[in-house]
Amino acid sequence: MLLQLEKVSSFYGRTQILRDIDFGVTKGTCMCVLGRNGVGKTTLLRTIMGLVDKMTGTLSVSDTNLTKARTDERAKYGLGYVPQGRQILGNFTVRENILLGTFAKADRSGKVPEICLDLFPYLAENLNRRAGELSGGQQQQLAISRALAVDPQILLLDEPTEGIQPNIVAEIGETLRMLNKKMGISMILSEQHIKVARDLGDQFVMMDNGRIVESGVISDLTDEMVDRHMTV
Ligand SMILES: Nc1ncnc2c1ncn2[C@@H]1O[C@H](COP(=O)(O)OP(=O)(O)OP(=O)(O)O)[C@@H](O)[C@H]1O
Repeated sequence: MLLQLEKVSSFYGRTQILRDIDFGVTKGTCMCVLGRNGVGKTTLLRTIMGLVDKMTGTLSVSDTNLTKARTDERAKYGLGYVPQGRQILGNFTVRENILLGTFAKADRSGKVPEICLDLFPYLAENLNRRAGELSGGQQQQLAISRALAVDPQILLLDEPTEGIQPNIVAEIGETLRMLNKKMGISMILSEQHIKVARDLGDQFVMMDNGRIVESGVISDLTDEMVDRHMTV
C-alpha cells in the first residue's frame, strides 16, 4: 500500500469527527471519498495532511509511519493537497501562488515546474497576473499546479469541481485523468459529481457520520448506495 490508515479517529478540540477509519490507497490508483455534506470527507483529507487538532490510530506512506509527522514533513513524503474552496491568495500572482507549493521541498529552485506549464497553457501565459482576477476554473488549475509543485506521489483533492461551471467540470476531470492514468500520480478525490467519481475512481469509500459505511471497487458502487448516502 502506498498510503494506509488504520483505526484512525480525529478530533477538532474535544469533538470527535472521524471514527475508526481503515483504508489504503494502492500506487497509481484513484480512491474516491463520497458522502453528503458534513459527513467528514474534508476532515478525512485534513487528517491525512496533519491539519486536525488530534488524531489516533496510524497513518503510513510507503510503510513509513507518519502519524506524528508535521504537515510539511508529510509534503516531503509526497502528499500534495488541493483544499476545498481552492484557497488561492488573490493578491499574489499566478507564479507566486504556484511557488508557495515548493516551500516544503528541499530544493527551492524558484522555478515554476514544467508540468504546470505543460498542463495549463493559460497559466503559463499569465504567470504575472494577479490570481484574484482568474475565473473559478482557472483558479482550480492554479490550486492543482500549487499542489503539483511539491512533486506529489499522492494528490488529495477536496471537491475540485465544486462551484465550477458545468462545461469546465469535464475539463478538470480530463486533467485529473491525465495526472492519474498517464502520469501515475495516485489520488484521493472527494467528489459530489458522481459521474466524475465513476469516470476516474478505481476504489471508493462512502462516508456517513464520520465512519466508512460502504467501500469497494468503483464498479460495486450501486445507484441504490448513491441514493441512500448522497441524495439530500
Ligand atoms: N474546525 C472545526 N471545528 C469543529 N467542528 C468542525 C470543524 N470543521 C468541521 N467540523 C464538523 O465536522 C463534521 C464534518 O465536517 P467536514 O467538513 O469534514 O464534512 P464534509 O463531508 O467534508 O462536508 P463538506 O462537503 O460540507 O465539506 C461536521 O459536523 C462539521 O460541522
